[in-house]
Amino acid sequence: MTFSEPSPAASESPQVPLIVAIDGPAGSGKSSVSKAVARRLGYGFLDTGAAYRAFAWFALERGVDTSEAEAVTATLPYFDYTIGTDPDGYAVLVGDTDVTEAIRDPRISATVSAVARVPEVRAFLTALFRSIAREQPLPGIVVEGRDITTVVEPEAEVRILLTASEEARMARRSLEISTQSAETVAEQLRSRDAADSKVVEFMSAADGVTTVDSTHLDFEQTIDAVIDVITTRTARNSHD
Ligand SMILES: Nc1ncnc2c1ncn2[C@@H]1O[C@H](COP(=O)(O)OP(=O)(O)O)[C@@H](O)[C@H]1O
Ligand SMILES: Nc1ccn([C@@H]2O[C@H](COP(=O)(O)OP(=O)(O)O)[C@@H](O)[C@H]2O)c(=O)n1
Repeated sequence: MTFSEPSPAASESPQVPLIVAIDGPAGSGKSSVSKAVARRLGYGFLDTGAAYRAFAWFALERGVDTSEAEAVTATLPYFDYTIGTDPDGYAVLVGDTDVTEAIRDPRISATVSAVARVPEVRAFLTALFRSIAREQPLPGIVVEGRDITTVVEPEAEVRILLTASEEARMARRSLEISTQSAETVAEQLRSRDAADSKVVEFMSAADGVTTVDSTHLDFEQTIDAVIDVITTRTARNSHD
C-alpha cells in the first residue's frame, strides 16, 4: 500500500447515523409520534418496547415462570429476534414466527414488566438496540422506549422525554383498545408504569434531555414540537 491510499478501515467505515432518543411513559405517544417524525425526516425508527414484548411472548411460549429471574435469563440464548426499522411498516419476528400482532395482546402487556426488570435481559436487549441503530442504512434513526436517553443512547445527538398527563395517556390508550373497559385499561397502564418506574426513570427528564409535554397538543402539534427540538439541537451541536 502506498502512503496516499486511504486505509480500508477509513474508506469502508460506515457513517454513524444521527440518533434521536425518545423516552416516556405508556400512552405518551412515543411510538406513533416517533414513527411520524422518522417518516418526515427520512429516518429509520426503532420501537424498543417491541423487543421486550417479543421476549415476554417467547418466555410464555416456552412455559417459563416469568417471576423467576433465573429461568427468564436462561431463555435469552434461544431468543432469535428480528425487527424492521422502516417507519412505514415493520414486522416483529421471533425465529420464523411473525409476532407483530401477538405482542400487543393484554396478556403480554401484563407480563412484560416482569421480564424487563431482569438486568441480564436489559443488557442483552440494550446491545441489540445499539447494533440495530448503527446498522440501518438511513442517515438517522428515531429510537423510542423507556431508557434510551439514559442507558441505551446517552450520547445521542437529540434526547427527548415525551410526557402527557396520566388522564390524557389513559384516554388515548383506551380509545385504541376496544376489548377492555376504560377502567381496566387505565388500571393496567398505571400498574405497568409503576412496575417499570422501579427499574428505569422515565417520568422526569435526565440532565440534557428536553421534555415535550403533549397533554394540550394534538398529534400534529406534538410531531412539530419534536421536530423543533431536533432542529434546534442539531443546529446547536453543529456550532459546538
Ligand atoms: N398529542 C396527541 N394527541 C392525541 N392523541 C395522541 C397524541 N399523541 C399520541 N396520540 C395517540 O395516543 C395513542 C397512544 O400513543 P402511542 O404512540 O401508542 O404511545 P406509547 O408508544 O407512548 O405507548 C395512539 O393512538 C396515538 O395515536
Ligand atoms: N426501552 C424500554 C422499552 C420498553 N420497556 C418495557 O417494555 C414494555 C412495553 O413497552 P412499550 O413501549 O411497547 O409500551 P407502551 O408504552 O407502548 O405500551 C414496557 O412496559 C417496559 O416494561 C423497557 O423496559 N425499556
